Amino acid sequence: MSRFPELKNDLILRAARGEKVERPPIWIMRQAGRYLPEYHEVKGGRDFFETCRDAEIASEITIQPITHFDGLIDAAIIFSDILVIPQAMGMEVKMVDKVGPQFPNPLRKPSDLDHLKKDVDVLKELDWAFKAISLTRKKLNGRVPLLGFCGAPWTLLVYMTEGGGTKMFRFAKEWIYKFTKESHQLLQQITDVAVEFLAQQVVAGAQMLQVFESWGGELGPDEFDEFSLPYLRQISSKLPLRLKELGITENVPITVFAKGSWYALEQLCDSGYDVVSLDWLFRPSDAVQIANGRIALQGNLDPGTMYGSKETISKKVDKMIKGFGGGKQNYIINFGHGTHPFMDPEQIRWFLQECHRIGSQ
Ligand SMILES: Cc1c2[nH]c(c1CCC(=O)O)Cc1[nH]c(c(CCC(=O)O)c1C)Cc1[nH]c(c(CCC(=O)O)c1C)Cc1[nH]c(c(C)c1CCC(=O)O)C2
Repeated sequence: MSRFPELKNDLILRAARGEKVERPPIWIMRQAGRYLPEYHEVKGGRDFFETCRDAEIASEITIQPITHFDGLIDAAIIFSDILVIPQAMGMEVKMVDKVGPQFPNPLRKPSDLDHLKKDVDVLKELDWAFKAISLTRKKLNGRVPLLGFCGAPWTLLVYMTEGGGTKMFRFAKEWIYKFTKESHQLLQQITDVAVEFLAQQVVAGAQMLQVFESWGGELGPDEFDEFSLPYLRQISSKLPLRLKELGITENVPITVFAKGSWYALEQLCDSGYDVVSLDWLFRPSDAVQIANGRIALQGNLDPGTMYGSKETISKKVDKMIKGFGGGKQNYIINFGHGTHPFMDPEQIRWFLQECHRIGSQ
């Protein structure tokens, strides 16, 4: 007997396992957040990370899009951030309004690695995240599965060395090209925390997982092979072993999203993930051909389509679903990246309705 309510909609789990489904499941990256007026109401003037750390508030925000678009979204994703791993490793991270994340003391030279915690006690450092997941899973009452997630090692190295968002990647590139050995050391430390964090999210109630390699496209193919892929592979191979140790026997699907790394699709299809999430630079039919049924694909509408007319959205949804082979197998609908704060929720509702209509045909 599970300690959680019975799941009423398992469409995304079936699609991730490669089963034939009645229509493609849908969720949207950053489906919770600033484009929803109710997000601002609940968040008020609170600090972003304070919001994540409050289980009641985080669970409410996580469920907001599920309620707002009642019955149209097939998964909830826990309201948190990829930067909680650097925090657990001992780094300070602030979320500055209209600027984004800022690290007051980024890692700028190899000796800065000494400031990181060595054996991170993930259960203790991120206990609030596990509480938020358990509470959200209960409050969801089985409406849809709850997704957990983490940042991929290379993407977190970028934030930890740059100290925030960047266009040049000056420091992150200095690390990999000049401090190569120490970069691998850092990537390994992050990987170890990521595996434990994902495993404990499952123990807490997460039913599917996603790893965000949002800065994948900043690496060329050779560097992706050296600084991203080996760590993504470690995560997918070590996670099931750790889950087994923790007494979890069911198979928990896991997705990898390597934004911009179009050249790596072939390898990503063979890297131990159940689902590969695509940005909008892919022609769906090309991706289907490369994947060749090995994994399920997720994506890949340009989020900017939401600024177009309803007719344009319908046309683009139709083309996308047909490009992915009709969507009745090996496909999960999503955007190619996250929502923007200025998007009109009514446009998103239209998008979701059209996905249901066209996906059911
Ligand atoms: C790179 C990355 C981050 N965070 C995340 C990624 C990977 C996905 C991607 O590529 O976009 C992942 C993330 N961040 C957030 C979620 C929650 C769940 C959801 O998607 O609905 C998830 C899955 C909430 C958030 N994370 C953040 C917000 C906005 C903060 C606010 O409300 O003040 C939200 C809702 C802040 C954040 N967090 C991050 C940045 C760069 C920023 C600032 C930029 C921005 O404002 O969009 C790092």
